[in-house]
Amino acid sequence: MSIFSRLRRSLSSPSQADDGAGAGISIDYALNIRGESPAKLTLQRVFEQSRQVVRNNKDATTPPEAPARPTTKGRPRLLLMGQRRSGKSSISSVVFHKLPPNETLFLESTARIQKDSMASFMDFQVWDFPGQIDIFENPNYDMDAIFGEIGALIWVIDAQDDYLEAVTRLNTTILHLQRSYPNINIEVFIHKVDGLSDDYKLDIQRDITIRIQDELSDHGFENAPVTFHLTSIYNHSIFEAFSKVIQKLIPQLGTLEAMLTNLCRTCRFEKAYLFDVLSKIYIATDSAAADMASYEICSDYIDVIIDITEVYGSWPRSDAQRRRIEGEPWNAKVDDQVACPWAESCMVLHDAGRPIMLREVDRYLALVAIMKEDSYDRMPLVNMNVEAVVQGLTEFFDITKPRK
Ligand SMILES: Nc1nc2c(ncn2[C@@H]2O[C@H](COP(=O)(O)OP(=O)(O)OP(=O)(O)O)[C@@H](O)[C@H]2O)c(=O)[nH]1
Repeated sequence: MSIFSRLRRSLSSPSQADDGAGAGISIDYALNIRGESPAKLTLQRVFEQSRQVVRNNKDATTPPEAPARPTTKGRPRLLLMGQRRSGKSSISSVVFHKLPPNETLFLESTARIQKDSMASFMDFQVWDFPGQIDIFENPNYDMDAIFGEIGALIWVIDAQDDYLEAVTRLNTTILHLQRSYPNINIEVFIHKVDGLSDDYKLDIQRDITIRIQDELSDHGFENAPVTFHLTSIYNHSIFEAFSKVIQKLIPQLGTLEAMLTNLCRTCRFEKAYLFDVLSKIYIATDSAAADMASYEICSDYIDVIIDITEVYGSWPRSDAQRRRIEGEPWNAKVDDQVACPWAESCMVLHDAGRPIMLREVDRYLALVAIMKEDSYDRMPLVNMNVEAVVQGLTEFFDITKPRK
């Protein structure tokens, strides 16, 4: 059963948790990734080294209350905080539960912390905090339990409302965290920017950035890990922002990017994305400049494939069909004729004549690439390279998965 047929089931029942261009280059590339390749050995070595460094730092220099880096163990946690009605639950519902954006109008206010476990390529958790509670004011909250395994704190600010109070609370939060949990990434979502002019969006972003940086430097924190994103649930910006947040939590992201960059060069792809299919967050892309349009089309393509799979289900071939495909002139087993035994799809875009291809990697991940105009003629070569990269990606996630 393909990932896409399993997907709708997992979406409808989110778990709640308590706690070069030539053939020669292509073939070399494929051979390098298969077997006990130097690439695999290097990745293993580099990964073990960095784990060792993290362990040593923790033992020797890190103060006791500082958390382990999220990449070392446990499930990274994304904490959604901000003022009431700023859009936290809407973000979580749209990105992780596929709620249509206009249905967020009917969401009720969150009364207690909502914890969602995401069975995804790296099993992270999303905690949605009620806007009205200030955890630093309330002694009942166990800070270590909240921030101990954290991946990132996402602070949502409603850009269509008066944001001064939100910025003041955010400043207080950052100062608390800088003192006790300095490793936590703070991601500020300047949210609901749909309907605002480009100039106005940038003005708001500049104003909020200055207010936060001024406050931080007044307290002696010059290099706090604070990043700003302009977001809205009514377009792809929220997925793009989450992609950036998640990418910071992936160990050895550079290796993944290098694999995709190599694939693009070898197969002459314009752009390649590795998607988490459930959320449509991209967890890595090649080194070419990212543009929203290519992300949007790849992400919409995933939706198309999901919808088609939903309507038609999986595609069991009858014996007669199988015999016909495997007979003359091919004389090969059908499994050897297709690059992938699960979902596989390729579509040619009419406007630019550029095919898009999609290939499953495992239960959660799919590789989606935009090809150049002439690349459709070389599909066998492309398939072979994609297969090699998929195998490399599988090994990557096997090596880097969290261990106790
Ligand atoms: N225009 C616009 N409205 C949004 C966006 N995101 C959320 N909203 C709306 O904002 C309102 C509040 O959203 P919620 O997700 O309930 O806000 P919350 O932060 O979870 O609120 P509390 O649970 O009270 O803390 C809803 O009516 C949403 O439809 C956005 O990107 N653009």
